[in-house]
Amino acid sequence: MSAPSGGAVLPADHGASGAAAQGEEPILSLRGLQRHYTQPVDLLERLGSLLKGRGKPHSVQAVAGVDLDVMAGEVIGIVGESGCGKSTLGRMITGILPPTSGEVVYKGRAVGQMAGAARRDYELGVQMIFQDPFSSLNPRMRVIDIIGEAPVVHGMVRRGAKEAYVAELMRKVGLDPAYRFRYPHQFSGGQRQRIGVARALALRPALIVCDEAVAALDVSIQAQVLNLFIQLRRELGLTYFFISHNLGVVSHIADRVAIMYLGRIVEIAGTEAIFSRANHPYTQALIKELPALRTDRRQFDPIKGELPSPIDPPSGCPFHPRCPHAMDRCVAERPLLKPVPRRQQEYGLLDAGNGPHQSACHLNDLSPMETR
Ligand SMILES: Nc1ncnc2c1ncn2[C@@H]1O[C@H](COP(=O)(O)OP(=O)(O)OP(=O)(O)O)[C@@H](O)[C@H]1O
Repeated sequence: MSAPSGGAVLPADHGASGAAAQGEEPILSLRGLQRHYTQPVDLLERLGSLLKGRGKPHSVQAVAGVDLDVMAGEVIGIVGESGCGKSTLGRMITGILPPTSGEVVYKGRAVGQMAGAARRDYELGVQMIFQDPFSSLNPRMRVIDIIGEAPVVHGMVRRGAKEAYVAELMRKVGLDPAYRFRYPHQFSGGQRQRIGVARALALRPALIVCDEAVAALDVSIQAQVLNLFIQLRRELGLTYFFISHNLGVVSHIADRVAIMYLGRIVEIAGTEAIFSRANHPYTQALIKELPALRTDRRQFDPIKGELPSPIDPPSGCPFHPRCPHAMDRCVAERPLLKPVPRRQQEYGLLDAGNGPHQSACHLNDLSPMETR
């Protein structure tokens, strides 16, 4: 795994929540979630298509149908190549972006139908931490206001108690409260990301969407910030929706991993199962690409080709043009996300407690004699 070097990362507390096993209600459910963007055609295309009578705007299927339950206290990792729809999914969860269709359900209630106290509980309860700790912080605001103003405005903290509240949060995320009157540019990248974490925590969230939250940091700082996330999860019982293109980073923190490809989840399982028994050829290729697992550099076998355009996705299985095992059926029919056959879970029901191991691959329908 591509463990961020330069600092030991605490081991992931895989399955620590155990919530899935206890049969509790999910804190978050995504139901058939889709988001399409309309992209205007450019001038050249429009001129060319005038002759052909076409020229309609492109529809980009950024998220093409995601169903997922996230249990309270769970860390779910969302992994996939750039452009597969991870950020769009994260932004729909936080309500920044409305879905084209489908529903985000928070604590059992559909977000689209929420009003009053329920809406407020959702808006405060689901926070986001962004990739770029510099551009996500207002450069003209002091840290005390970046962290402390929103809780005052929302009536969670009295104005007179703001300074002490901010100081406590700064300590919690490993920042010296003496720096509370400084501006973001006076901090390093890792410190700025800690300010972003404190700002999110200030609203006492239950769920935090971390969108590439360590990707912009130096590798050694990545490890420190990952450790902070792990520690805060233990202390506060937080639920994380942890988005990253880096399976190695996710392995350190996630209880479960969902692999996304062209707007859909193609495999989901407990983190240990993803690494030891990856089922989908795309997941297998992602794992092979992890630097720490490549003992012999000559064996490096990058995934062939590029992510196809979500404007015109391939027929059938969206991974078929790049898949070394593609069959005729893969070109014609999109495989559904289904439980991985028991014969492939060789060691019995190892995934109990982390939800079932599911994969969207036609190879799973082949008889044992026919399998790859
Ligand atoms: N506002 C937008 N208008 C049109 N297309 C968009 C818009 N935002 C995203 N897209 C497209 O939607 C698809 C999914 O983008 P998204 O940013 O969600 O993917 P991602 O996996 O998070 O990628 P990255 O890690 O590069 O951000 C991409 O093809 C992207 O070009």
